[in-house]
Amino acid sequence: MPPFPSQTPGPEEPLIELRDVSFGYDASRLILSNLSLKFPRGKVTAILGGSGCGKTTLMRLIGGVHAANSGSALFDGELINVRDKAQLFRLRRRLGMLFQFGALFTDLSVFENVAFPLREHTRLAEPMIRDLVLMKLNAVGLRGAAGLKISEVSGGMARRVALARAIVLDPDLIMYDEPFAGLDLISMGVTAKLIRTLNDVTGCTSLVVSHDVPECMAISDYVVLLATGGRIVAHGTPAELMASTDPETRQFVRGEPDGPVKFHYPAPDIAVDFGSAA
Ligand SMILES: Nc1ncnc2c1ncn2[C@@H]1O[C@H](COP(=O)(O)OP(=O)(O)OP(=O)(O)O)[C@@H](O)[C@H]1O
Repeated sequence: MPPFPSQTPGPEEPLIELRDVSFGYDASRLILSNLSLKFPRGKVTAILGGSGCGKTTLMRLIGGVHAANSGSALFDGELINVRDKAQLFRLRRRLGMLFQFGALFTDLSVFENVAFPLREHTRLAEPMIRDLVLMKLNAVGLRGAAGLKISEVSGGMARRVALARAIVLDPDLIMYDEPFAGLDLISMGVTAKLIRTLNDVTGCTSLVVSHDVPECMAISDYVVLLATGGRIVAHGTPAELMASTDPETRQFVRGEPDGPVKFHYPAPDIAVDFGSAA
């Protein structure tokens, strides 16, 4: 398989690169095995794959939460070293993260949730914080909701508040972990469109981990399809993946219940379990 991406976007270096990365939470089981990937700058890349194949783990390695057992992860050409706290602080300042369940402070207002990273990471004066927060809330269509408590907003709105918070420090990279989970179809469409728009308007790089194939296909420049062990099943543009004749890729992008990826967990013959074997 040619190195990812199949169509090199230009002469620039990728913002994120994984080189031959292997990782396991314990010594008995590798979650990612010899994975090499490049995430092109300024693009939206979706990482798709079944439950447990290591998508969130991959994001944790990029965020410097865990160190690879072997191989290396690079952020803007710089080796991520989880033991270098000063480096991590600096890199995380360039990283916006949208967690699966928003992780908002429910007792704080919409405004204060978005202002939080500014108060933590900068010494900006209050009028500047106000302007920045309102600008980001405006970008997600929620300037008018600044004064509401998180408990007063819908799930879809909460996701947009989390998005405004993720972009408030103008990150170079935004990582989205299941941004569409639990949303109704309209909120899902709104969120997907926002991910694409924010990427294009701010020029950042976006990484979207999701189970939602159609939404990801609609907004991504590139798609990486992962299987257990972090094996790359396929990668390329959404059009390339949709046109793939590879049975495993077809099964995944079309959501077919059976194919190379079996519905049944490996089991003895059914006749044996029900005592009717000859
Ligand atoms: N903190 C942890 N300690 C030990 N094992 C873990 C930990 N986090 C995840 N795992 C295991 O690592 C594997 C990969 O998990 P991960 O969450 O990265 O997968 P995923 O592809 O994001 O799954 P999903 O789509 O269900 O969120 C799973 O088998 C999971 O049980």
